[in-house]
Amino acid sequence: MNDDASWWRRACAQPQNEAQTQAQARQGQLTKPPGSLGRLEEVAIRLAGLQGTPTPAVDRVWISVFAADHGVAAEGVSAFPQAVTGEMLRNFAGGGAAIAVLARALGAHLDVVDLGTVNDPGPIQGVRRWLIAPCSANFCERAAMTPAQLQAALAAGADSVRRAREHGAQLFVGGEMGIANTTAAAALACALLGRAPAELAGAGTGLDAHGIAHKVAVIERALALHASAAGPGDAQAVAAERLRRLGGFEIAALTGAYLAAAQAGLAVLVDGFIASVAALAARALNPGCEPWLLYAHRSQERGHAAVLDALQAHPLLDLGMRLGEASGAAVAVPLLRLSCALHGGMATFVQAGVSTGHAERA
Ligand SMILES: Cc1cc2ncn([C@H]3O[C@H](COP(=O)(O)O)[C@@H](O)[C@H]3O)c2cc1C
Ligand SMILES: O=C(O)c1cccnc1
Repeated sequence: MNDDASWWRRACAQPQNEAQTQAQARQGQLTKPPGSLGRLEEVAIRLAGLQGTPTPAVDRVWISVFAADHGVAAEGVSAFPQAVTGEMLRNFAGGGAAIAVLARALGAHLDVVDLGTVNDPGPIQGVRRWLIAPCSANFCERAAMTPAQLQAALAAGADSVRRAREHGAQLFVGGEMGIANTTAAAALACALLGRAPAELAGAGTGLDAHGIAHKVAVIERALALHASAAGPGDAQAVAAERLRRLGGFEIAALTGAYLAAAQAGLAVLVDGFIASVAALAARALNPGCEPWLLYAHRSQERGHAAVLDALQAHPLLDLGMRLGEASGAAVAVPLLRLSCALHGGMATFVQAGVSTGHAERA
């Protein structure tokens, strides 16, 4: 599967309009003023189209967390040492990481994928090894990935989606772990959106104003180095080249996962800043994936609001979170479940013998 190098260009599935229309009609018949459940109505209707059923559900949730190290960490752009990426792998598998706790609380399947870390902890039970290299290259000096590494990272994401589907997942959630990846995500978003680094670079794990100014300067250098090297080809090829030069293994794996999910017709819930930049890349690589991406939350990372605006995304939550790992998406899963429970479980006006409003009679 996905042997050819441009599998990600293949057509995405189409949401089922009929199921969505039926769900919309059902919402109008439930015992409440029309629209009174706000965004919860919208979510259930949207999921109906994506799952091809008038009564959607998100009981089976699959969470893939992709971990990888970044060469640009050498520029001193994170408040934490690079060793943390490898150390966190054990914490994911051991159940102590935030996403491990959340996955347990949700009864979700947690899939941890090690794409390569400098501080390699070796094989760990519960961590799948899809080793590409210990680290991406420092994109202030050269492209972050070779073409083969980009392919391997995209394929890692597609492979997780294949497993999610075998598992019968109704929702795919992607997360990331990689020290310095807010720098990579900001650089990639700048290149894709034509924005200035000062607009999109933020504190990440906790840089102060001086640290953020340095991070901005690092991204400016990287953008200058890669500006004239967009590569040949159409808009999709240019976007893929930007991802290769400025992304990282876990960002590309998320991009590959979103595209494979959209091709397979599996709904996706997008997490925070880094995941949203991967979604931006996915949409640039194959715009047909857009209907399959739902947005969970607005992270506190400085650039997230601008990236969400560019995606025309209206995330469900704004809790001041800034962790990544898929944590913001996991926190939004109960809302999706409740919206489906209301949609499927509420009585209609006819069933409950409740009078409809004047608007319905007119
Ligand atoms: C202990 C720890 C756990 C984390 N889990 C996610 N991140 C988050 O922080 C990192 C990005 O921030 P920056 O670009 O500033 O390095 C990523 O690994 C992201 O997933 C973590 C960071 C730390 C320190
Ligand atoms: O929003 C995120 O995904 C995020 C923000 C800061 C650090 N790590 C992740």
